[in-house]
Amino acid sequence: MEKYELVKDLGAGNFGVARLLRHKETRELVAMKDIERGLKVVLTPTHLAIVMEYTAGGELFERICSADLQ
Ligand SMILES: Nc1ncnc2c1ncn2[C@@H]1O[C@H](COP(=O)(O)OP(=O)(O)OP(=O)(O)O)[C@@H](O)[C@H]1O
Repeated sequence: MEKYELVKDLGAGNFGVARLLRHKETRELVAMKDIERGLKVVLTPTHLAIVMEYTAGGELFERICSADLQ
């Protein structure tokens, strides 16, 4: 984290906040999300996993498309 400097806050979502940061050496701009770990985040040696509510019923995109055709 010390490699980056804050440029500005981008916004907040359901899981955390997004910020615009600049790499201090390369000057590259990146977006970084801070996600509160709480009880719903599991860290493995290779992955960060988020536990969330299961929503049955298929893909939202398919529901929007089939509603469009009716
Ligand atoms: N890579 C990005 N580049 C630019 N702006 C971003 C980026 N990621 C997030 N943002 C901004 O930050 C806001 C919050 O993003 P975040 O991904 O946390 O939540 P979301 O996508 O809006 O909602 P949700 O939490 O439901 O996924 C977004 O609405 C967007 O304005």
